[in-house]
Amino acid sequence: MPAAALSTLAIGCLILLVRLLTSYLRLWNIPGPFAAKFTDLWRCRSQNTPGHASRLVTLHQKYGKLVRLGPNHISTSDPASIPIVYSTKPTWLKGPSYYGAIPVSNNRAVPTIIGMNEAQHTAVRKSVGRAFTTSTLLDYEDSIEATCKRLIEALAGRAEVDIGEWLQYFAMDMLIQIAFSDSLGMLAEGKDIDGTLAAVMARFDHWGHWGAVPSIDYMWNKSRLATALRGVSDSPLARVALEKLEARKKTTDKFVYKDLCSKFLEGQSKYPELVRQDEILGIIMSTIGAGADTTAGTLTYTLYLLSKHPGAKKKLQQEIEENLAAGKLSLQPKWAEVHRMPYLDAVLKESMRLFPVASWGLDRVVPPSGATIAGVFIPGGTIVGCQIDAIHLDAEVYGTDATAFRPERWTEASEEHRRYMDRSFLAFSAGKRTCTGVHIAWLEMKKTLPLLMISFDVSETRSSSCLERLPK
Ligand code: HEM
Repeated sequence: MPAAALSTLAIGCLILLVRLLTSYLRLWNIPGPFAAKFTDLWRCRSQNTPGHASRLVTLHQKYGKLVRLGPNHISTSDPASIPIVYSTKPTWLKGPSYYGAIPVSNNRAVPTIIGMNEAQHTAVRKSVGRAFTTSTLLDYEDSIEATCKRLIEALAGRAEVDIGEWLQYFAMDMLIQIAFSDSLGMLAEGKDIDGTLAAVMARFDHWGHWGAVPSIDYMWNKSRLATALRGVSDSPLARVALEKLEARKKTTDKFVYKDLCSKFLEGQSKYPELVRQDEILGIIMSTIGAGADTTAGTLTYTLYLLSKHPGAKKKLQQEIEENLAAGKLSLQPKWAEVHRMPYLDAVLKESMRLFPVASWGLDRVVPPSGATIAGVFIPGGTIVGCQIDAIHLDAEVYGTDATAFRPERWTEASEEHRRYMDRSFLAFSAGKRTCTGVHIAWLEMKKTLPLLMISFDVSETRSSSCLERLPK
């Protein structure tokens, strides 16, 4: 080999070595898997191998409250770090892993709420945020009840069903109903329509698979070259949403409907300088995408846990029956009746504590001045995520039996301790970018779970293995 080539190779190796060393030294004091100190590929591989969430819990058990998951990436299991990482003064920016949540449609990135930067997000909140407040919540009650009725009709007379699948159809129909006062017809057909549900679920999977390596995600999946070569087409959800949105825009009473579309269009017309007309589609799509799978998954886990814990199921049944007998609960439960049922609340919270749907870390970027997390100074620019599963199993917060499904921990705790548990509860995230649809999610779940218990005998007919997700 000529000397020039040899020296180029040597210089290349030296640069690589220096880069690896500086990257290692930056967070040298944070323990973690050896490979993760040098490359994000360790995290990528873990996220693509079953058991990622419980693997992270085990790492926290081994290394402590801070674990290094990448050259510039840290996971914390310290509940005290929640108000720091999801601080609102200043708001810590979302980490690069959110790029995985941005879909590409018609060769361009769709402006989803979850992937927006802070300035865009503030504008969207100001113009369309009213659609998600507690004061407008009851506007969606009719939509939810109409979909609940279709669910009960669809399940009636069936001895055994795959409830996880039906709840996916239910949640998707419900979101379309809440968004457009119209149904997609999945419950009526008993199947996914035009691959809409599959596409929404594939987006979540994509985020999980590629979140650790956003640059590779861009080059491989989302760059102009990649989309041109692969011929990425418009998403089925975009087609449905666009069709319904355009139809609504043409009506004279477009602001009158009690749905998200009406409220979004009204907000946009009030603040046209903040949100453009064409951004409304992305906002609607991301709301439907963020709200369907999450609600369906949580309800499914809850039914699963109840069927595995007959004591808790009986207690919930008792609460429902007592309220029915006292005339405090209707056969089609109303929000005013269910939102103060303590055991129902505890069952759903306990289920989300053990099975939080977004368990791959909600990353934020440490501001330039740096921050102290779990007693250690972390330099500015580091990516930090609170590890939800590990925090939800913290013995100091949730007790030494934290791995057990015990809804009573929420009802028996002192007021002060319950607040501590609430502050450490991250199923909906925290801070400014907390789940936008949190109130709608509670409304849906608290109306649906008692309705299912009233209408059917819910029990497991085949053994399943969700509980294997929990660490020993
Ligand atoms: C049990 C049900 C649900 C759970 C557990 C859940 C959880 C979450 C989580 C963890 C996030 C990420 C927050 C972050 O990035 O820090 C999120 C974001 C979001 N969720 Fe939910 N969600 C649920 C239901 C819903 C529903 C029903 C809707 C809509 C009606 C919705 C709309 C959204 C939106 C728009 C975002 C993006 C927020 C932002 O980036 O500012 N979610 N949700």
